[in-house]
Amino acid sequence: MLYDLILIQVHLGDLRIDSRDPSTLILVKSITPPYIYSSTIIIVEDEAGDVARLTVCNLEHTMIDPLISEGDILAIKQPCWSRLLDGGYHIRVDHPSDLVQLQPNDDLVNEGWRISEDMELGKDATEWKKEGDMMFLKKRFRKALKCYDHGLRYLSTHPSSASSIDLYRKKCGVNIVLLRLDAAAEDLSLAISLYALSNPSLTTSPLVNPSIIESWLHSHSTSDPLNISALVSHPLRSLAARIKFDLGIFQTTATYNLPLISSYVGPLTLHVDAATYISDTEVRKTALHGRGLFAKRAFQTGELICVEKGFVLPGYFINDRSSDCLLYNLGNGTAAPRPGALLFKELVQKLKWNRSLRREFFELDDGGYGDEQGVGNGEGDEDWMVDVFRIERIRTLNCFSVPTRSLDLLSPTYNPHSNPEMRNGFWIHASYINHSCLPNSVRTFIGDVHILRATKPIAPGEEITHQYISPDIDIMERQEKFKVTWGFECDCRLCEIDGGIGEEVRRQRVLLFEELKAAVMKLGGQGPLTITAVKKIARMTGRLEADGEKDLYATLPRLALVHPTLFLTEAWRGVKNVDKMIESSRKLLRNFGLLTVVEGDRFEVSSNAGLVNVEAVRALKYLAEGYTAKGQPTLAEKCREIARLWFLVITGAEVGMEEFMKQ
Ligand SMILES: C[S@@+](CC[C@H](N)C(=O)[O-])C[C@H]1O[C@@H](n2cnc3c(N)ncnc32)[C@H](O)[C@@H]1O
Repeated sequence: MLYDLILIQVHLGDLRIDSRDPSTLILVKSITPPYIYSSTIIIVEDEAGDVARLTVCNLEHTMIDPLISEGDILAIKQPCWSRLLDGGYHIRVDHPSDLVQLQPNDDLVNEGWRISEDMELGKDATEWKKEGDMMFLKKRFRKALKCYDHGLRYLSTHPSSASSIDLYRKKCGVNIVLLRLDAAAEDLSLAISLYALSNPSLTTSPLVNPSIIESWLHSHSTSDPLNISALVSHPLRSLAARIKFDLGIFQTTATYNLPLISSYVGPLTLHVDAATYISDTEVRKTALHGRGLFAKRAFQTGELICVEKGFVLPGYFINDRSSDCLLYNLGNGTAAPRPGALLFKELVQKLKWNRSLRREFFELDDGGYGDEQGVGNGEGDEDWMVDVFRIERIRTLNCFSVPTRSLDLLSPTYNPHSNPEMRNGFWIHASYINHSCLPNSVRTFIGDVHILRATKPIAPGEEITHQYISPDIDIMERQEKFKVTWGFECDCRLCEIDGGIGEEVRRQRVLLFEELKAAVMKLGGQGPLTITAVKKIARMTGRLEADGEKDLYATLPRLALVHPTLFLTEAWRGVKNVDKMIESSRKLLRNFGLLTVVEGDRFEVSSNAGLVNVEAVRALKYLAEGYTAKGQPTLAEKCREIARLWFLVITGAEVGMEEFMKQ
């Protein structure tokens, strides 16, 4: 914190170009209203009367609710001149932790700038509250906070418990809106303790002690040892529940009413009051992939491994132009529209205002940035510097691209290329999960709740993996994607086998696959399928199946065959050839590494490479249809049973399964 450091105060005339001295500080006063775009630009003067242009980046401001206003007194750490593209110079603040807004009566502020505050205009607490409420309604949240503060200051000389409780409650509400949860917890603790002190039956209760309440609000526990739910007024206990959910409540069981949660969620209601369940998983070091997530107990296929409420999930859509946001490149001074920019901005805001949340965030993988920059790790929660470049590195390596509900991705009208309803969001515990092309879990989302289920049985102590992206057919292409986005090369069993295949075989595979794809696409534009056309595709697929290296893939997925077999399965279904549809559905499962055995009335998955997905559920649905048509209801029911379990895995909750099975 600025105040804790011994810094030398300098003036505008002392600053150097592009060279920062970490031991310096400058005090300036803004002398114009701010101009707000992606950043805030404002003209400031120092105590000597020299003026400069100040650009403050990475702040949570809006045009109607600016963070800096005319007349504000600002302390800026390690200031320097930066060149502008037009040839001029400005002082640019990148890290929010380098900027502190001072109160006019702060010790650091010189006599000349110590202005008499609005307080002296003669308003009382009721009037300040009224003005604060008006500002709140106009969404000028920061101004509302100031008004409530003035009201509280008035009350320090004109005490009234009822008015103080009310103003702390109001401040708490505004701080929640501004994501300042630590401050909200402090306000609420003061409100509750004043409430207890003014209530004769509570004066001996621990509720009179604000620090006990504050530590409970930060405790993440589901218990209520202070009996707040029974002893405190409704408005105060609702705020307590709000803060606890926003700071994160952890439960130790996997009990959730997911259909109910799912029913709440929609594009405008993403944030769900759900507790987090992570107690049966733990973060540990892996042999080769940094840290990873490990099972603390056994999980069966379909079981919940962990459930986590989002750290940050802004409401915008990735492909929605009206949600565009610019991300500045400080290296070359350019700005470009970036879908992750709003997530970045909210992360900065949350970390700037909530010291209690910094440690868990900054401990995440930053791709070596901390070590390279020598910024290291903080000792306590207090010490983590809000370094925006580090936040951005952590964001790119750990964020998720998410639908409103994973179920929505199965809608017949969903188009991955045109559907804009995907967002970037951030989940901390889930960020420790490493990638495998042969994963043992699938992640899904219902609003801001991340749900991880097992795709196959997991033993205690086993590492939990999921697919960051579904693997490309060609090993070179998929390794390239892992390298570019996350900086690693996958060494799973599939990549090992694919990587060992000779260049020529790989080339032939891709050629054949492309040829098949072109033939299938051509057929798509030619009206109803004929049996001759389907047979032609089946012959071409047969050539790909006969790949000389196929034995190596005994229980592994054969990704190049997935799309052709999916086409054939649906084509045989289209021409009502039940036997061929059954054969092709089983082949489709096999090509995902999901081997099945059928003996009499027995249908079993005999080997599971972990690649449970929507096409696999569809294959089971077709099998159920086929066995029903052939008068084999036991086999059909078994297929439906597995389909239901896998549907749960790929959507998170059982909602929508009956409709899907009917499609
Ligand atoms: C979301 S983090 C996963 C947790 C990370 N291992 C850690 O120590 O914090 C993503 C990073 O983990 C590593 N990683 C994930 N999957 C991997 C894999 N299959 N092989 C090697 N490294 C992997 C990469 O460094 C990647 O950038």
